[in-house]
Amino acid sequence: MNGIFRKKIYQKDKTGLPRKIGVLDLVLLGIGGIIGAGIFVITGQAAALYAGPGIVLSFLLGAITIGISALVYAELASAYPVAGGAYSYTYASLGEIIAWLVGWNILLEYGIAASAVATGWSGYFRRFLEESLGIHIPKEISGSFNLEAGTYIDLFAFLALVFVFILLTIGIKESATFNNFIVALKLLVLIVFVIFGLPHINFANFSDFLPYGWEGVWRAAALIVFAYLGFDAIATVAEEAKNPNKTVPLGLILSLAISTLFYMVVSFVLVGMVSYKELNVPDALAFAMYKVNEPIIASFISIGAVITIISVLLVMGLGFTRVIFAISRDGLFFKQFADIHPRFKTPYKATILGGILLSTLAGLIPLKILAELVNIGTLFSYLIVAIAVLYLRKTEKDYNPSFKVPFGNILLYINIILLMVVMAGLPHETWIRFIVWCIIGLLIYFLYGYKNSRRIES
Ligand SMILES: NC(=[NH2+])NCCC[C@H](N)C(=O)O
Repeated sequence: MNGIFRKKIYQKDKTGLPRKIGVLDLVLLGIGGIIGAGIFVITGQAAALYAGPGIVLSFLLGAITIGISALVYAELASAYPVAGGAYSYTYASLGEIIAWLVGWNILLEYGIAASAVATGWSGYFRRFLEESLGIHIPKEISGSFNLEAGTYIDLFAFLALVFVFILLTIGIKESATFNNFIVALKLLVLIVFVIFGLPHINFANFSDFLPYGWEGVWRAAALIVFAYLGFDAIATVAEEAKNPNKTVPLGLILSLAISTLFYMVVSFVLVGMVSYKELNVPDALAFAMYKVNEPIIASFISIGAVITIISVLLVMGLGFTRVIFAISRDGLFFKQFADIHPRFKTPYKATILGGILLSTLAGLIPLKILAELVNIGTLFSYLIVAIAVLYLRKTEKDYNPSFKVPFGNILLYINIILLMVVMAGLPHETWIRFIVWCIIGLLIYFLYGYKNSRRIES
């Protein structure tokens, strides 16, 4: 039975994927996965319902919790620059069964995040088509499968994912280039928001700074933590990065740092422009601009948000395929899914599988069910990865990463405690689904992975 804790020893320079992406691509892929529905959709609601203007402090708290996780990822990425991210780090440290559980949960998380964001995106897109262009979308194709409501498929959510996965099949460089454009637009949207919002800040809006007290700040932090997740996906593409020992850690840290800066400033401007009481709307940034009589800027922000959320789909989809690839290469899942396309040089079978699964999921399942499942898988992997670093530092003599979490003896423990507190605040149903998913995963592991693992040979 102790085979379940067998470890993988990584050989350097053995890779089937071409190294095509550089540090700028990585930073922008990170930002592409981080900045999305969180800042555009959740910020306003979290301010209105939980934190008030103190939302700025919630963002700070989220930044501390998740910021340490980014450092942890950077340390492990510098030690193990291989595909698969947290899954692979765990395989090298805590052993196969834990690695499988981490990989299994990350798959669900990336899959659900991509599908949920696609459904949310589709809602915005339909509204845009109807309100701005007057194009009416038939009801049958405008919602998840629900006979009573008369909807069969959310066609735009489905198509958005099909598009993203075609791009991912064609090539990593092509995907990164597309993402670079989207992220540039995304940052422009936020900069425009700040520039046009600043003059409208009314300091009276800050007078009641913590209307719901510190507890509200904390509850809002648990909610907006979602906005920070996503940088971990770039750890999964390490085998396609040039000089990964250096570029991947840099990409992880810079993408989160830049996003954090934007979040702090944007949330400050937002609650300065309008009273938090009015912000319980799904498009708070555009709404605030309407409120201060800047309708053109408001439209620009709405359209920008719609376009730029696509990058979250792309990066989550990318992470999904690379985790399947790594797991299959290790023999824990069907080996065919590690095949690389002769011309495109992408793990195309894993990508096609991901495309079929996620577009169907997004087309047929309602957003609410999807969104409730999210966060826990990623937070779980952040937690395990922090434990893995502590373990490696204590037990492995040869463990010598080129980057180390500074003040690790304090920060790692703070990270673990904060993550557990945030996880404890997640809804009950999320926990039940998490446990059910883990049990299904363990069954698959014992019925398939345990017997087929390539580690058996070593
Ligand atoms: N692993 C995840 N849960 N990723 C979801 C990322 C969501 C992204 N931060 C956003 O605000 O849209």
